[in-house]
Amino acid sequence: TQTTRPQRMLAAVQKSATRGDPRSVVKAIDQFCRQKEWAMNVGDEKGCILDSVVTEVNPATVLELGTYCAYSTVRIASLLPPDAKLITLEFNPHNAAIARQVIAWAGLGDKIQLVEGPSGDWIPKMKEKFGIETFDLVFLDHWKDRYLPDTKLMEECGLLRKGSVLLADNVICPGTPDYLEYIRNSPRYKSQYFRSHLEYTKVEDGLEKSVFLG
Ligand SMILES: CCCNc1ncnc2c1ncn2[C@@H]1O[C@H](/C=C/CNC(=O)c2cc(-c3ccc(F)cc3)cc(O)c2O)[C@@H](O)[C@H]1O
Ligand SMILES: [Mg+2]
Repeated sequence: TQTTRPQRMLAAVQKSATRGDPRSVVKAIDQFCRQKEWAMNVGDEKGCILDSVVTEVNPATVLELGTYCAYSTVRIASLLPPDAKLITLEFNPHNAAIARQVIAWAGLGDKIQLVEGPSGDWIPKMKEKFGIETFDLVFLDHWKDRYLPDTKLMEECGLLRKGSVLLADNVICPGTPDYLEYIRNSPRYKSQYFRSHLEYTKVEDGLEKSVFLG
């Protein structure tokens, strides 16, 4: 029977990456996507920008919206301080199942909590279910028309504090026009665009980094 792309990506990780070595997992996925099949991971070029923001913020709490196959999940978690926690939301059960195995292969199970379900249901439950007061860093990489509603929901739920950083993938391609318009014109955020390329291509894309001002 036919395998899925996430299944083939996991097979590439299990074939080429070293168990317990997160950066080798990242490298194996990038190699698979460059040499075999394109996939919608943030990728190695935008991944370097992601790395620099994670290192700068040095977050104790991270929320990722849209796990997919956990490429960015593993990339972020590999840079976190010892007691930091990353919660990643994924509502497609098949993708979640693959992502769990990628996270396990990287040996990051104690830093990463993958929660299965839609962001809209889980964002309001972060405090009661996970004891999270606020997030130091949020990585938005799920359906592009959900960036804005989920950002407003995080504001309403008090999950952002003065200095919290939102980092949004794909603000050019596929694009998140309503989110960009809101975040760049809101007096409550200080935004910065990091120009790059769509993963594994020469097409323009970029990350928008926005600091919540409280
Ligand atoms: C209820 C929907 C909103 N809430 C959600 N809550 C939890 N998980 C959610 C989710 N939305 C989507 N997801 C999951 O995130 C993932 C979706 C990511 C969407 N990403 C893209 O569409 C995307 C697409 C491209 C892309 C760019 C150019 C192109 F020609 C084709 C594709 C590039 C990217 O970097 C992308 O991130 C899936 O695993 C999905 O199941
Ligand atoms: Mg993306």
